[in-house]
Amino acid sequence: MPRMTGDAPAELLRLRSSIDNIDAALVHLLAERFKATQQVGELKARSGMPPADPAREERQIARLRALAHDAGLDPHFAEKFLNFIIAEVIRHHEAIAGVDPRA
Ligand SMILES: O=C(O)C(=O)C[C@]1(C(=O)O)C=C[C@@H](O)C=C1
Repeated sequence: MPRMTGDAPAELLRLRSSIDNIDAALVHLLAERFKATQQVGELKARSGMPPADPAREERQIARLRALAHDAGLDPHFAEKFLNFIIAEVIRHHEAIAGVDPRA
């Protein structure tokens, strides 16, 4: 195991504190996003619209990949992350619309 030298523990604590703040922000941002998508799911169910909109997803992925590239984040990771979130949103939309996932 590598030895902790000098002020490494303090540096590690400082970095972890920053990571904890970022993780908290991510949770709050995701909660707000899911509040918005909940309303989209209700609107879609009321209007008889399908839960998924692949054309909209394509535009979101292209946009996020470009943003990720410019921000120095791996675009492939950004795409996987968005797809992961959207899959959960679609599951919620289907539940609101009363779609049987086994059907
Ligand atoms: O914008 C919509 O139509 C949504 O239902 C939201 C959302 C998303 O989470 O961004 C989810 C499912 C759709 O396939 C596309 C986008």
